[in-house]
Amino acid sequence: QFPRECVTLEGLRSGQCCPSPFGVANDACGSATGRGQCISIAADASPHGPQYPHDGRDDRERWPVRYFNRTCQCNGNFTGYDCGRCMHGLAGLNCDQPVAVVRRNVMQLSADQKRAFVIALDQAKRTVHPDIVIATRRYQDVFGPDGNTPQFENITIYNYFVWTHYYSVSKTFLGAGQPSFGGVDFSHEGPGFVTWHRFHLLQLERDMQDMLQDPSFALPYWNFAIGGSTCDICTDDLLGARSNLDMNSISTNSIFSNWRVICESVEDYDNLGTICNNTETTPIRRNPAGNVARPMVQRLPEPQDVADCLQVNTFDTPPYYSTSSESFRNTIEGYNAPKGNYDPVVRSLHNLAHLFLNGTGGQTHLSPNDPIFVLLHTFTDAIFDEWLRRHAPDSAVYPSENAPIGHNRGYNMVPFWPPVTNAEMFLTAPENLGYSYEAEWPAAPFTLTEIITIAMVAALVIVAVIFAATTCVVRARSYSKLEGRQPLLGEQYQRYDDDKSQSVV
Ligand SMILES: O=C(O)c1cc2cc(O)c(O)cc2[nH]1
Repeated sequence: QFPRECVTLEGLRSGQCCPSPFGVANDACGSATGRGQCISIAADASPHGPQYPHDGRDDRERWPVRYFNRTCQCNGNFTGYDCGRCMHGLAGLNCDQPVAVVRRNVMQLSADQKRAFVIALDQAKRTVHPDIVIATRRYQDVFGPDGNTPQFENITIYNYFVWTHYYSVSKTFLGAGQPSFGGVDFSHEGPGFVTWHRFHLLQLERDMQDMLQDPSFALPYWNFAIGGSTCDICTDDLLGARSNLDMNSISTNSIFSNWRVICESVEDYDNLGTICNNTETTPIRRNPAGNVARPMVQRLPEPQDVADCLQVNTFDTPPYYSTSSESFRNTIEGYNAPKGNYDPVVRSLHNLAHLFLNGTGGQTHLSPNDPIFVLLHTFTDAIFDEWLRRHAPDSAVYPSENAPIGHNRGYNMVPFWPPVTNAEMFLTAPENLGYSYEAEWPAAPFTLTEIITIAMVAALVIVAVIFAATTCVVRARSYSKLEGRQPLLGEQYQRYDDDKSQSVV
């Protein structure tokens, strides 16, 4: 959540996090070389929806100002917490060399590419994040028992990906002995679902690019809309087959059988007001299509579900929540039926894919511990990107107020650093965010305007054809009449000739 350089006593007390990319004095955000400058953070002050009634009690409100109120603003193609790196899809000393970052269907990768991806994920699980550390206490305790010991910890790159998701969905602690408040979620059940998860993936992709020293590294996707009850990516060359010994475990032939989850002790966090840390506990649990108590989640979404949800025109609808009907966001998230109608018993698309996994990947506070999460969400993001391409929405269709807390357009997404708003992720990826998808989508049906235009052109063509045909028939008839009279004329000419010959004589 915060750069290691910033969580010193001095950094925390100053509220400023503006390091130099070159570690030199008087160079906040690389200002000496024009990379960026240190500015005040604008935190969203618009009203949030009624779901959260505990204003003032949660560190995540008006993120990130409880911790820091000054950050780097980078110029041109520079980005990062100190303006020391290039925007996605760019490389080079001046960040002016384009690099293609293409997310592909994981099933269509070569055997070598699959192996490289699995090894890269495993490396990310074991590599300490080079820049970022996590708070292990809420802000009121973050200076430690003596008031001088900041409570932050190292975390690995992949575990940081898991931790950010956990932190965004965790309950609001209201005090010892009081039940924590669970009606809050900074990354689900609101318009920010698509933008938050988009940035979440971008951050992992960037961290892995840096780890691999390969700016073209791209996360692949899992097309989960294949219907049926088979997890096609659950094989040992990809995300791990089912164990022969335990229905709920991953085969020991898969590297992922060695992975241990973090953030499992939710009761402790909620009752004691602690925060998940990098401590790994039990193996990943997964039993695809195995939830016998809920037959509706034993099948994956159908291909037609994707086609249907892409046709839902409105991005989101009041109350911008998991009860919103005719909302593209609530449909791709999976609280609506694929055609967009809200039904409380329905689970479709993204939610259905999670629940299908039936284990670690089906519980919001734990789900990214199962690496299938990455591929499930890249596909969800690919659908979001296709929707943006087809509908070309104005930024104003994203609600600026009254969305659930964390989900307004101008809100800085929790707990990312440097601050990034939902609005910044509400743009087509290839043109604005430096990556693209290699994917085929069902053809877009015609819009009403297109249907009217086509009908008018077709009507004009039919009229023209009828006119031409009628003209031809009329002309043909008059020719045939003329032809019918030919002998008479012939006779006339004959007679005239005859007359002439007679007169000469
Ligand atoms: O019950 C649901 O609809 C559900 C479960 C689940 C797990 C998860 O990690 C998500 O991100 C969403 C989600 N929805």
